[in-house]
Amino acid sequence: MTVEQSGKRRVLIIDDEDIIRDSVSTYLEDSGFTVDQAGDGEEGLARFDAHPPDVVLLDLRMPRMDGLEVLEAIAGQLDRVPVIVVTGAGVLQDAVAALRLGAFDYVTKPIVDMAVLEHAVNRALEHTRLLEENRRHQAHLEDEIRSRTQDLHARTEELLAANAELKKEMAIREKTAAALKQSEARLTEIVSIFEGFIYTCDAGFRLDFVNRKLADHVGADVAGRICHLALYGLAEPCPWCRHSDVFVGQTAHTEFYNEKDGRWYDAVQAPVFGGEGQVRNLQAVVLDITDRKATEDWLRQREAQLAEKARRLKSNMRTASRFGNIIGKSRPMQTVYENILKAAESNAHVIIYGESGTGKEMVAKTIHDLSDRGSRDFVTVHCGAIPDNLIESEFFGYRKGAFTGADQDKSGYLEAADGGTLFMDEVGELNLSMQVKLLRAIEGGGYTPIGSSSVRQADIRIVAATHRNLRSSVASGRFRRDFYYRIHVLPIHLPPLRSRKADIPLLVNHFVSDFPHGDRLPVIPQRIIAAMQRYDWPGNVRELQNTVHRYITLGEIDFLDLPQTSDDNIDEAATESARLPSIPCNQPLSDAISAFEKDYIARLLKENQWHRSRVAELLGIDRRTLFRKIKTHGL
Ligand SMILES: Nc1ncnc2c1ncn2[C@@H]1O[C@H](COP(=O)(O)OP(=O)(O)OP(=O)(O)O)[C@@H](O)[C@H]1O
Repeated sequence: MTVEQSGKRRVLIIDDEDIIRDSVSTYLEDSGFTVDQAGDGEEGLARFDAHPPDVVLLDLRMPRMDGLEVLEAIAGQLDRVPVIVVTGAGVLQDAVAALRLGAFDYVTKPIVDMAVLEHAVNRALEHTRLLEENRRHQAHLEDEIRSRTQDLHARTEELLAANAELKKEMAIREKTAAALKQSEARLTEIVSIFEGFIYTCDAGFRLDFVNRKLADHVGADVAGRICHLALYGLAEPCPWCRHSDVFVGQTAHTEFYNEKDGRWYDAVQAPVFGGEGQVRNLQAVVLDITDRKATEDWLRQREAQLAEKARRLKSNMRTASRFGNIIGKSRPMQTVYENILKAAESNAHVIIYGESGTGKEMVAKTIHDLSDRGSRDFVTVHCGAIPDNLIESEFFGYRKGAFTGADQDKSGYLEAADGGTLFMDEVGELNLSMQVKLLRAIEGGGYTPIGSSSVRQADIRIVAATHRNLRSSVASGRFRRDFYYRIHVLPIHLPPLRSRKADIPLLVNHFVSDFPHGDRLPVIPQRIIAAMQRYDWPGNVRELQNTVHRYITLGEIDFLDLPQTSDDNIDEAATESARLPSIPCNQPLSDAISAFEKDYIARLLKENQWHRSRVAELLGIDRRTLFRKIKTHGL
């Protein structure tokens, strides 16, 4: 069993005299101590380190290393291991030096009474115990103080933070209270000057609040009374009231007529929620809309009158023999007029079918003029005359630098026709890829000018025209089905002139009077008109118009079956010029060439029954170029 385990106190005796060591040892062991011995200072230090004692008995005078040197060596541990020096009675100054170095006590040799020594040892041990206890208490106290100080700091910080929070909250509350007061004041002011009625009532229809205007209107303070009775003089809830909807949390909007005062009202009834989300009250804001109703009625009537007037005006354009500038009284033309009126009243896309020269562009322009878009632009595109490589830039426009030669921005047909009408003549000639792009543009997908990265929108109405049977073009894959259905909303068919020959005299008169003339209106002999009615007019009205103008200016006509009579003002020269184009000899070469070209193309068209592909082939030019020339020369 070790000393620590036995609980015995260990005493280290350092003395060079064996006899003293042994006698003290024996005594102390008998008194219950464990004793260690060392014969000099050096051995003493070694044993001190090997078996740390509880108390040291130290002789001062020893060989090699004396007691004072030992004291100096263990000076740092003297508060835990007390040292009692044993010294001769004659050298008390040694004892004083030892006490200065930190020895706890001293006893003098010879040790006469071992009990004195034991007493000194016990006192030293007690002193160390007390010191130790003191140290422990102090450490405990310091710990306690440290932890309480920390607590205190934490609490103080918490308090400071809470205080700051409280201050903030108080500031917000003060601000909110001020704002609330202000908005309450404003609300009260609004409610007091509000021109409508405001009231609230509970689930049992009992009025809780009525504004001044309403109290004035009913002539009494009706708060606390049943609303339908007090406000509308009804025994049952008002038929328009949405009380039950409001009390399940819904807001209701109603217009109603109040028989009691003969006025129209607009009411908004909404729930007022209580603290727990339940509907506490119904609040109603009721506005007198009698004047507004009257204005609406007046506007409706006015609109109907205006629409009627517009209808009449449009129909007035139509007489038995014409519709605006469109001449014709035949049955097929009457149908055309009906369709023009329908198309003008709608915003749907239109397709006009008819042979060349039947008046498709005229009809398109008339539809545009009579439609709501009439004040905006009517943009004509001759689809057959635009080369494929230019078609996209013509329709969509381009940005400066988009390609060589694009030295400035240019808008396309779509931009020009935005808000107006895009007349697509010869739509059957449009290539498939352009059909896709146009379809996207008119269906709201927009279009992108060449060289631009932004998509543009255009509000466009398409009025298309064609001499082709588009349905067969769809069947043969030359025309897209989706694009066809998009534009084939309102189809209008223009009859060829040969199927309405009764209109020829009217048309001839129209073209004669329309042609610049002096005081005397040229007269076309009856036999010529009769001959004209026998002819088939493959170039339709355009051909007739050209023929009439040619007759008036040149006195020539090229119907082979025309009998010659005396009322005829065709002269010999004119007969000659029927074979050769009559070109005045006082003009520049370019004009003369242009006149020749016009005449030559007109003749070929006539001879080939206006079959333009055949004429283009005969002329050795492509169809697009021929289309362009026909347009340029107004053929
Ligand atoms: N019913 C008509 N009344 C008066 N003039 C007409 C009539 N129909 C056509 N015209 C005249 O005939 C000419 C050709 O008309 P328009 O250009 O409208 O025909 P189109 O069918 O569009 O021809 P194209 O298919 O070759 O483009 C125009 O000068 C036009 O004024």
